[in-house]
Amino acid sequence: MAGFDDLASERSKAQFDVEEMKVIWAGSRHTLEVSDRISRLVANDPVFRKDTRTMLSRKDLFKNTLRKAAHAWKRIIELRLSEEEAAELRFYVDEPAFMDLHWGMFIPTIKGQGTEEQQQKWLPLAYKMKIIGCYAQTELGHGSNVQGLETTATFDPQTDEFIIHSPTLTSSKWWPGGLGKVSTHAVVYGRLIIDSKDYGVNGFIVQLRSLDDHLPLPGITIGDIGMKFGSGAYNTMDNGVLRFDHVRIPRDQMLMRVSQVTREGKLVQSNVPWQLVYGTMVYVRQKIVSDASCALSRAVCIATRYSAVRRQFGLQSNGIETQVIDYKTQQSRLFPLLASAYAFRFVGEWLKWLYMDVNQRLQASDFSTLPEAHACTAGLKSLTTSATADGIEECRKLCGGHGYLCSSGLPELFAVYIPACTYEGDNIVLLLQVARFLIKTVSQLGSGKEPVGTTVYMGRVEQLMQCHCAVQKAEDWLKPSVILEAFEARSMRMSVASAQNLAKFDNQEEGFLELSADLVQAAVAHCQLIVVSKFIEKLQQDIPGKGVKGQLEALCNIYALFILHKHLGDFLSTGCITPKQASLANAQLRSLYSQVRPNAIALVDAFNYTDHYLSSVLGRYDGNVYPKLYEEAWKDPLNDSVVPDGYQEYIQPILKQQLRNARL
Ligand SMILES: CCCCCCCC/C=C\CCCCC/C=C/C(=O)SCCNC(=O)CCNC(=O)[C@H](O)C(C)(C)COP(=O)(O)OP(=O)(O)OC[C@H]1O[C@@H](n2cnc3c(N)ncnc32)[C@H](O)[C@@H]1OP(=O)(O)O
Ligand SMILES: Cc1cc2nc3c(=O)[nH]c(=O)nc-3n(C[C@H](O)[C@H](O)[C@H](O)COP(=O)(O)OP(=O)(O)OC[C@H]3O[C@@H](n4cnc5c(N)ncnc54)[C@H](O)[C@@H]3O)c2cc1C
Repeated sequence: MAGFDDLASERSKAQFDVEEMKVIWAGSRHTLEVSDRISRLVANDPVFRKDTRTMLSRKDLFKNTLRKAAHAWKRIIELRLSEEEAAELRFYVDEPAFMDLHWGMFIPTIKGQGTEEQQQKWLPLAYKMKIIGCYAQTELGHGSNVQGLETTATFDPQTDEFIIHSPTLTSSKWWPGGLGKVSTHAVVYGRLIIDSKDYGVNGFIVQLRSLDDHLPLPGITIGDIGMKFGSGAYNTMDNGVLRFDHVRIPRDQMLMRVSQVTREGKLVQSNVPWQLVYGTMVYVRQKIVSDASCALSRAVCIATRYSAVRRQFGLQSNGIETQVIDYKTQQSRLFPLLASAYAFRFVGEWLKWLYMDVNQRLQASDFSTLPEAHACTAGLKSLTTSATADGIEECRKLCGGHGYLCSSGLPELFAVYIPACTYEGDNIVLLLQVARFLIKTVSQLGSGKEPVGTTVYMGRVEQLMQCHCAVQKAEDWLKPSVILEAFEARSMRMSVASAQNLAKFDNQEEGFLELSADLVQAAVAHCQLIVVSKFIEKLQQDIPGKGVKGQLEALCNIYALFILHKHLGDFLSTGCITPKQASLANAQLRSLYSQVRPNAIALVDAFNYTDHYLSSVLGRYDGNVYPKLYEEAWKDPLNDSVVPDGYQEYIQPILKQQLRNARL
């Protein structure tokens, strides 16, 4: 039968060791073992079923999410899961919920911005879930501009308390996940006011609801902000609104790692940079980059499997039609996304390392790498989430009409994923941060301050401003040194051009605003260079398993040449490559697609996703698409009755011409 045979035959064609590729994708044998075991545990538990999600009303959907969250917590306790296993379990439950914010932002904020004493007091309560917390930063009037927040935290020396207040409508907290209906506590960001002086934004732990009856505490107005994009999707989350009317909290509930307020009302600064108040965002942005590879690979797995099952046109000699995956247009849209999923996986792995390294340095009071960590997390978060959101939508189109059905899994994935381009920093705002960092780095060239980390290539400014690409034949594009030089030269030249244009302005801030669209492009070029170079670095490691390294090399080249093709204007206008070299790159890309084609199914099998996690009829492991699509359709509540509700009221009068007669 179509599907079963197609995917089995595809699997038999694979030219590499899929089990070893699974290890590479997971990061280690240990991680593979944990994710494999936990994903199956979730898949086999009926409470974690996902198939009715899009049919439920908001209230039922939300209650169902609460039920799953409680069950997940119960299983975590019963099975004595480690922190790593518990995080995997929440991941595979695959339903945005208050738990994400409690574990993903509230706890990390206390760890990163609380003193030892504060950590000792609050963390045990949070770890045992005796309190549930969220991250309340964004307000109705300000999200991107954190320094523009209006909530105030005024120190009252009489009582040794802060008074938390929302002075305006626009100062209402607006968006925090988990806030609307569940959280008992929040880290609230507000302006620290002492003796009428404004000391800028800081974090404060505030209790919101009673631990006895869950009612809001006096002075607190709280609720959900309403339905969001898509059915099901992110509506499992209670994004909330919150207003304070002179709510008092003890002084020791200001997070005091960065600065402290003494009993006398004096502000004392620590030796740590004030930007640590933004630290949780760096942590979460880093997580979001890893998560991008999961979301994109999930969509790509569905589209690839379905492309091998789906046949259209072109009767072959055996009388069957062509698998759509064999069309070159399908390959040129699908395989770059497959390559991007792998590229984002490896850059995410590297970013995790960078984040851990920065953290260790911070503990030892070495703050030197913080600006680079901020630029990398901001830039890569922006690059990977934008590409993933676009990629999921492309996968939907790659699946033709059936991709538009909820049972394909793609509409819900898209609806859940797209806010990633906005939350944790709007992607354009974040790229402008990267641009500032690049302009600063360029302006310091020649000053004796050597660029470090991901900007080290800028130290070779003279060479990169003049070099000529050495490609003469298509295969030359397979050399990592050639690719790297083209990407470095493009990024260098775009940053230098932006810096030179900026220098023409008397007022730098005005110039930055005027040139911001170009600056964003320079930032994108730098971030794409990071992704390409980290993929190349990955290939320099020992990679065991028959044929695994060869497949990864092909994917790395596809990613790089696809980006080159997509941004050809940049490469040509900066003189990094010639039109002839561009056409050779295109020819090489076509040849790489042919190389990947027989391995495509095995390359998505290597993600090791269960059918439960994919939740897609089109992406089923067994390829049994058509019978299951047919079966799924009959489950729709509209099909509960043969004649629909409303027939007698609305359809019958039309058919019987009662309405027309009434008008005549
Ligand atoms: C929760 C789940 C965790 C797990 C995740 C798993 C995967 C995800 C899946 C699902 C979960 C989804 C959960 C979504 C939850 C969403 C939460 C949120 O959205 S929280 C709110 C986030 N808000 C923002 O991101 C706001 C963006 N704005 C800013 O960050 C800042 O306002 C700014 C744009 C950076 C501007 O800052 P500022 O006004 O201070 O001015 P600048 O002059 O630009 O900066 C001053 C200097 O500070 C440096 N800087 C800025 N930011 C940082 C930083 N974070 N770290 C270090 N340094 C920083 C900047 O470079 C300037 O330096 P100098 O030039 O002066 O040297
Ligand atoms: C699903 C979801 C979950 C969220 N969860 C949380 C949470 O748990 N806690 C929390 O505190 N917040 C949360 N947020 C809020 C989120 O962090 C903000 O929405 C985000 O930071 C963007 O800010 P904004 O909404 O103010 O966008 P705006 O800044 O108003 O953006 C609007 C437009 O203006 C542009 N723009 C803004 N500034 C500039 C500039 N300087 N230069 C050029 N263009 C600019 C942007 O690019 C965008 O196109 C969540 C948001 C969503 C959607």
